[in-house]
Amino acid sequence: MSRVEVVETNGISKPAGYMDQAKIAAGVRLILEGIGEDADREGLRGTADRVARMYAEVFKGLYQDPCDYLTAVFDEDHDEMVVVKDIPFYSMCEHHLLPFQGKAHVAYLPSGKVLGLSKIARVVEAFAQRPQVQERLTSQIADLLTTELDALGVAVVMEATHSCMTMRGVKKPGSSMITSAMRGDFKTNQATRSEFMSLIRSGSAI
Ligand SMILES: Nc1nc2c(ncn2[C@@H]2O[C@H](COP(=O)(O)OP(=O)(O)OP(=O)(O)O)[C@@H](O)[C@H]2O)c(=O)[nH]1
Ligand SMILES: [Zn+2]
Repeated sequence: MSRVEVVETNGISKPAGYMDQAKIAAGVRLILEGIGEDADREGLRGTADRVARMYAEVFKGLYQDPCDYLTAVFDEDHDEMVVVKDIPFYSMCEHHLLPFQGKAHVAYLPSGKVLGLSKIARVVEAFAQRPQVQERLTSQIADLLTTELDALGVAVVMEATHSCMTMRGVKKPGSSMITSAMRGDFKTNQATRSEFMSLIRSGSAI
């Protein structure tokens, strides 16, 4: 992944920081007209621009390079599992542009390097704030941490509810999706994987 200037997302390269809010606003106007609304009536007058600002916010991960958050890496002898669980995240389903939201649980087995705690949550956020499917989101986090930390193993489990399944379509409120991505020891060693799963299932230890 590029660290400067050009961000590549799902095979598309764009200059960093580029977001055409005028185009988004024009699109929102068309949607309002398409549903038979008057985009210029008082209540909707600012909506196109407001939605454009909102999309710039919820998709800002398209212009973030998650590698930039992996600068706070410290040399440490600690070689046992590090788990960060219950990281809340919001993302947007790329099929319907509706939110899906839930919690991410991330673990890694350090090999001499540990990462600043908050940076794991920042990586989750940078990948989440893009048009996504949950499986790819889960893998992207696991693959980046595996590569950048030289970790002996990385595990990511994400559980989320998808608005496209709850508020429309099949309409199944209460349903959730769980995805996992296991790399290194977490994939090959059943005991490591079980330890991680029991840690994320357990209640608070403090
Ligand atoms: N695997 C996966 N599927 C997703 C995700 N988000 C949404 N989907 C699914 O993407 C599919 C898109 O299917 P389509 O048949 O093209 O869309 P649709 O006609 O709106 O389908 P329904 O949702 O069944 O009404 C749906 O089954 C969604 O549930 C995701 O993160 N992962
Ligand atoms: Zn969807």
